[in-house]
Order: sequence, then structure tokens, then C-alpha cells
Amino acid sequence: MYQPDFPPVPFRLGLYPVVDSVEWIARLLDAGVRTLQLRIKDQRDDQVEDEVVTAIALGRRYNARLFINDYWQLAVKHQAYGVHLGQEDLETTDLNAIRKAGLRLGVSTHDDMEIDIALAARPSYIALGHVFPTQTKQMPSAPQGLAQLARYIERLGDYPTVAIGGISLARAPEVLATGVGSIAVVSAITQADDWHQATRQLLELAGVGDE
Ligand SMILES: Cc1ncc(COP(=O)(O)OP(=O)(O)O)c(N)n1
Ligand SMILES: Cc1ncsc1CCOP(=O)(O)O
Ligand SMILES: [Mg+2]
Repeated sequence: MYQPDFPPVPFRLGLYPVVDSVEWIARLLDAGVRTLQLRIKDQRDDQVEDEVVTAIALGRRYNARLFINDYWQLAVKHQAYGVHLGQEDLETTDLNAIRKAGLRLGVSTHDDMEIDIALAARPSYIALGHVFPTQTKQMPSAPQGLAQLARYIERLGDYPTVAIGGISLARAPEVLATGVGSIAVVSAITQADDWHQATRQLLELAGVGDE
């Protein structure tokens, strides 16, 4: 049963682009995306605060679900819709502060043991990856593949899930066929010849997410 210890999210979060700038956030909101993530790596909080503030304001203006990756203190300070954290982050983050501030929480997982750990935190959604090989991030583990993803989805029942890693436009239909609630993509949009068309096609397949 889905009883998160953080505010709930709809089972279907739909298309979920993960991008590294406010420019991308603005473009994608304008293109109709309603679930997205700001993922800027390896900067100090003071270096990214302005971008985080602007992204959160844009997300609010479009009534979108904007998750901030990693910079949970800034997300709390500026009242983002939600925060996305990795397994290692769970050990060093004040989850109570995120909960008390009323932010949603998404957690990355790569295997059954990590799913156990994520479930213990009772986040708003669980991300499952990486499904396919990816050029975007160095991964220490092997890709899960579709069969494993389908098994995780089955295991998680009505828990909102997000698949990530190597999901292209061509592969999106088979990923969605597992019953996953959302597909998170980086290069399928940011490296596309025509990002606008790619976004439109991915939105047609995955939807904008439920209210
Ligand atoms: C939707 C989604 N799923 C997984 C990740 C990966 O997050 P994390 O493990 O924190 O790794 P980094 O993205 O910080 O490199 C994600 N960002 N979004
Ligand atoms: C951030 C992240 N976490 C797991 S895979 C990944 C990158 C996904 O990027 P792409 O969609 O380009 O494979
Ligand atoms: Mg992270």
C-alpha cells in the first residue's frame, strides 16, 4: 500500500526530463512538460542558489512538479515541489527537514536491496535504473534491462515509480509497457536533433502525468 511519509505524488508522473539549467527548465515548461528535475552536479550551494530559485519560481508559475537533485537544503529553503536523492545522499540528509517543509521526495535505486532501503524511508516515488546503457552518467552497476524493471514494478504495486537510464524515443514504448508510472530522460531530449519534436513525441507516449 502506498503510504508515503512525504506528500504523495500521482502514480503516473508522465514524461520526466532531467536537465542541468534554467534555460532547459523554461523551454520544457513552455513545451508542456509538467514533471521535471534540475540536476546540476558538483557545485557549492551558493553557486547554484540563483538557478535553483529561478527554476522553482518557473515551476510554480506553470503549476509543474519540479524536483531539485542533490541540493536539498536549497530546495527546503525555497520551497521546491520536491527533492530527488541518491542512496548515498540518504545517509547525509536530514529527511525530517524535507518532511517538515512539506516537500516530496524521490529516491534512486539500482537493485532489490536499495529498494528495501528506499521503501524504509517511505518516499513519494522510487526511481529504478539504470534500465539501459547510458552515456550521461558513469554507472558502477550493470543496466537492469526490461525484465528486471518489470519485476520491480510488480514488486512495488501501487507505489509511484520512475524508470531512468538510456531511455530513447524508440525504447520508451517498451519501458512504459512494464507499467512504470514515469520515464526520466536526459539525452533523449537534450541531445536530440530537434529537442522540441522529441519532447512532443515523448509527451504523446508518456503523457504529462496525472493531477
Ligand atoms: C528520476 C531520477 N532517477 C535517478 C536519478 C539519479 O540520482 P542520484 O542517484 O542522486 O544521482 P545523480 O543524478 O545525483 O548523479 C535522478 N537524478 N533522477
Ligand atoms: C542521472 C542518471 N541516473 C541514472 S541513469 C542517469 C542518466 C540518464 O540519462 P540518459 O537518459 O541520457 O541515459
Ligand atoms: Mg543526486
